[in-house]
Formats: sequence, structure tokens, C-alpha cells
Amino acid sequence: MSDDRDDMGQSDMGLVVVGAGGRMGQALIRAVHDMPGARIAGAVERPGSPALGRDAGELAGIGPIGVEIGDDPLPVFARADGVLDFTRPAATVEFAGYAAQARIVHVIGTTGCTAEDDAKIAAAARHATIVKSGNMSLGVNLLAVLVEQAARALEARDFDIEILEMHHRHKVDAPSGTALLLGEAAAKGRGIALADNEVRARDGQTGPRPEGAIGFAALRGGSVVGEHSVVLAGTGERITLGHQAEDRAIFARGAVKAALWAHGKKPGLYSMRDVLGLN
Ligand SMILES: NC(=O)C1=CN([C@@H]2O[C@H](COP(=O)(O)OP(=O)(O)OC[C@H]3O[C@@H](n4cnc5c(N)ncnc54)[C@H](OP(=O)(O)O)[C@@H]3O)[C@@H](O)[C@H]2O)C=CC1
Ligand SMILES: O=C(O)C1=N[C@H](C(=O)O)C[C@H](O)C1
Repeated sequence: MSDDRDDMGQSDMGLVVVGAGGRMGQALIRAVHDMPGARIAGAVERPGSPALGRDAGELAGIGPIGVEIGDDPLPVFARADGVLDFTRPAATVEFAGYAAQARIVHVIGTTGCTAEDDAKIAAAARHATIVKSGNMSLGVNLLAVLVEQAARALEARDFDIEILEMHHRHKVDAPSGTALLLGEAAAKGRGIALADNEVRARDGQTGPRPEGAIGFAALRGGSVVGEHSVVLAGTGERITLGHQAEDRAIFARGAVKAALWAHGKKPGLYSMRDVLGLN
């Protein structure tokens, strides 16, 4: 644990960044470095990663911080207060188990998890304090509240809901975690289950649109950080609610704030809406 104590004698929260060589991993290193009350307790990458042995700060562009990227999470988790995890579903499930063993905070930004992955994460939340969200930004979580309200106010027989997202060419999952989060918000507003009403793709002779469906469309290309629009399409008018992410720093700052919020909370599975007080 840390010796870095503030004026009140409180020590900073020690955070491990897993996937430290990735796009979000590097943004997280910078965000923890800049955030009062938090410090980097470790940096982990997958075995065989070219980032192994590098200084995490140097790789993230802030200069050396004396934290070498390693490939063994267990000893690093054992001396940390929390984990920031934007990696891949299989890795995240494994890290949730380790966070549960260590009884620490696990902030999960990884998207593309299956229902089976989510069940394992929920089981880990019996012992770990987990905050999981498809989007850690303030803007998107506020947008989700607005989408829920709009979906509640506008009836399914009058307004169709379509969710459009665009991301960079490297993204490996679709629809995005954010699109699904917004779909859940719309479904909640309508009082329906997303799983029973979602249309994830359209191709060929699709037939007319079923009333009450929530449709998704995903675009991939270039360096787009993340753009989401929720279209409520009526007859003769259309409402569009949207968010454009310009910098990954918004997700990284949100994740560090989530960790600080979760520190000392009892084990359980929390969302970013809990963290931001939007529930
Ligand atoms: N919730 C949110 O607010 C946000 C969520 N995301 C999500 O975060 C995830 C990561 O995105 P991004 O940073 O762009 O992707 P990257 O591919 O750039 O980063 C993922 C990193 O995790 C590493 N990794 C994979 N497996 C392991 C493992 N077992 N142990 C340690 N590290 C591992 C990868 O290594 P390698 O490349 O060598 O395999 C890579 O460095 C995605 O699911 C994305 O959708 C992204 C932005 C915001
Ligand atoms: O992969 C990304 O980049 C992003 N993933 C998240 C998602 O799937 O919604 C969040 C953000 O849009 C960037």
C-alpha cells in the first residue's frame, strides 16, 4: 500500500492498469498520473506483448514513472487497491476473478462481453467492488438519461428508435458497448426488454420495421474516437440525441473517478450511473 499521504494523512488509491500498452491503457496511465488521490501501483500486459519491460509512463508519453509493465497480474493486484481494465472480454473475466481474490476495486470498460462473461463478472462482484460500463464519460451517461426520458415520452406506435454509431478502424466489437447501453436506456423508457426487441443488423428482404423495434447500425473507419446518435423517427419529424467523443481522456478520467468512488464501498456490481449519481 502507498506511503503517499495527503495533508489529512490519507493515502492515495493504488491503481493497476491492465492492458497498459493499449489505446485506453495509455490514456489511463496519463489520467491516473494527473488525478489527485490516485497513483499508479502497477501496469500489466498480456504475455508476449512488445510493451513488456517498458516504463508505463514513457510508453504513455508522460516520461518515466518507475513502473515497469509486467505480465503477471497476481502479485501486482495483491499490493493494489484497484484495477482499471479496458482490455478484451476473456482477459476481463480472468481479471475479475483475481480482483475478487484480492478483494479490491475493478473498473471494467471492456466491451463485447457475452452473457456468459457477464455472469462470471457478476459472480466475481460477490467479493470485488466492480464498476462496469460500456462508456465511462459523463456526457454519454447523461445522454442515456435523456434517451430513457424521450423513449418514455414518445410512444412506440408514433416514434421508431434507431441507434447509429461510428468508431475507428481498429474496433473489434459491434454494436459498441455505448450503443447497447443507449439501447438499454431506450428499452427501459419503453418498459420493454432490449433482447426481445433489438434489430442488430439488416440485409436483403428484411420486411417492414416491426413496431417497437430498437435498431442498431455500426460504421467503422479511420481514427474516430466514438460517435453515437439515437434517432427517434416519427411521421413528419425526427429527434436526434447524440454524443461525439473527441479524446479518450474523457473515458480514462471517468474510469479513475469510478475507482475513487468505489474505494471503500462494499462488494457489488455498480454502473457509471451509480458513480455519477444519475440513477
Ligand atoms: N467503457 C468505455 O468508456 C470505453 C471502452 N473501451 C473498450 O476498451 C477496450 C480496449 O479498447 P482499446 O484500448 O481501444 O483497445 P486496444 O487493443 O488498444 O487495447 C487493449 C489492450 O489490452 C491488451 N490485452 C489483451 N489481453 C490482455 C491480457 N490477457 N492481459 C493484459 N492485457 C491484455 C491488448 O494487448 P494486445 O494488443 O497485445 O493483444 C491491448 O494492449 C475495448 O473493449 C473497447 O471497446 C474503449 C474506450 C472507452
Ligand atoms: O472501442 C472504442 O474505442 C470505444 N469503445 C466503447 C464502446 O464500445 O462503446 C466506448 C467508446 O465509444 C470507444
